Amino acid sequence: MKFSQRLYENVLPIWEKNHAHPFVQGMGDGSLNHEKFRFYMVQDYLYLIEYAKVFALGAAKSTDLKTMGKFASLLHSTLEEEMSLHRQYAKRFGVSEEELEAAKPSPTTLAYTHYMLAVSQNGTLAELVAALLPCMWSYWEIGKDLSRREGASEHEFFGEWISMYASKEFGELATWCIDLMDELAAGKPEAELAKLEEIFLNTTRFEYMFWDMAYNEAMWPIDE
Ligand SMILES: Cc1ncc(C[n+]2csc(CCO)c2C)c(N)n1
Repeated sequence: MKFSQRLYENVLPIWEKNHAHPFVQGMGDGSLNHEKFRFYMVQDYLYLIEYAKVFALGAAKSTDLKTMGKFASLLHSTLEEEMSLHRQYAKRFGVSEEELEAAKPSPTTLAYTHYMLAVSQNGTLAELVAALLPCMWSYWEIGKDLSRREGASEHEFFGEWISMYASKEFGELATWCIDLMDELAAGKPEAELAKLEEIFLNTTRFEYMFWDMAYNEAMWPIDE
């Protein structure tokens, strides 16, 4: 069995919860409250800035030029393409550039990004990939699932989001990352595989928490 299959089976119950989450369901049927989506976009914008740093660390930790080049191009496309979709969405949802630039991370955004960056800075390339893979893989699964719904990809607000993550290009990116995980895990002893599995499980849990945080618009429980 491929290592990625083992990872997949281990987190399937959480991924099923992602798909059933009212935030994700609301994007699929178009009923999602716009304030909640606005909150998500702003937090996701902050998330992507930190995520891009994981790609930069991936480039630094790569041992061959092809992998290094791929991480470098992902760093670029996250900053230019994915974040540009967020900037456009922000504008449509009435978030000014000033508001976007001044936004502060929620506790969940902070915990998730700091965990990913700590693993990426302190760990091996395999550990870094285990930390970033749930982000790509779970979004691809959600994108594909929602795009099968009648009219969801054409929806005036959520259609572009769904189309981007269900796209062939995005699928190729997720597949590249899954294959890289399998290559890096090949021949590793069980103790190391168990560690990779735990990292993958943790960022999978954070992905679920991110949907929940957005749905509840959860900032710090104290104002000061
Ligand atoms: C919380 C959260 N998790 C995953 C993604 C998806 N995502 C972020 S970076 C990246 C790689 C390609 O740029 C992908 C797929 C997101 N946007 N927000």
